[in-house]
Amino acid sequence: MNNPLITLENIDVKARDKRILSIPSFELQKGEILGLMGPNGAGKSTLLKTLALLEPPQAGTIKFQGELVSDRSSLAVRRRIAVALQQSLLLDTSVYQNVAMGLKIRNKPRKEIKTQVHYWLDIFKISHLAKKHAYHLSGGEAQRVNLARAMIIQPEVLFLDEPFSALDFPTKVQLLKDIKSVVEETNTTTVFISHDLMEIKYFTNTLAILIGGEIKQHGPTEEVLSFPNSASSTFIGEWNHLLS
Ligand SMILES: Nc1ncnc2c1ncn2[C@@H]1O[C@H](COP(=O)(O)OP(=O)(O)OP(=O)(O)O)[C@@H](O)[C@H]1O
Repeated sequence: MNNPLITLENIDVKARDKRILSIPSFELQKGEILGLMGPNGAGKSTLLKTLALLEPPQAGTIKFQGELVSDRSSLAVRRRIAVALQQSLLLDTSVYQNVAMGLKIRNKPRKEIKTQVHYWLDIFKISHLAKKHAYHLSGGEAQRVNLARAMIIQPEVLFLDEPFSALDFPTKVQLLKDIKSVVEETNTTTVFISHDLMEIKYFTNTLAILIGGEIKQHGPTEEVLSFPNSASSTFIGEWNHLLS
């Protein structure tokens, strides 16, 4: 079903006159769990920042639920978006306060904040860490706090830029299982950058291959991995060869 949440048209991003992203047209559908893969420097983080309205492109238009995003509407739309990065940029305070922050700045009532914080701490299995200082957490714990902070605002779309890449394998697997069930149960549209084929296969239902700032292929994850087109096979083909 065609139900685009974010639409890009004729997007160009340049840095110091070098073109780093060129997207003639792209649609992120509501409910899509999109993986972004591609070589280092392909423009994945730049595409994520463009979709998340963190960096305006030099050219092109972005629509959110069919409405053109302007300078004026951008802040309101950004409030409906959550971003979690590899480095979990937590605030210099307790886990509780970190998770509460998104609702505080949205002026939610204190009682609602308390209920919601406890709910999301429980979902991400970190209730026992509520009073702990955020700077005294392990990498896996910090990433759970990061995800609870992101999900508490009930984002329309969740952006994840390699959130698990620094975690050990069992921690990563557990966290992937938890975030997958949260995202599926809440039907949250998600964009997920990863270099890990296992993570992509397990978590995403669609996959876009980005090479040299261009989307070379975008479709159901299994289809893209099994039948890469000639452009994306330069990247995917290596994986398939390795795993065959
Ligand atoms: N602010 C900037 N100034 C100059 N060049 C930039 C800037 N931001 C990104 N680039 C360049 O744009 C290209 C794309 O970068 P980007 O971080 O989006 O790639 P990526 O696919 O996410 O890479 P990686 O897999 O290594 O994280 C790279 O060549 C990078 O050096």
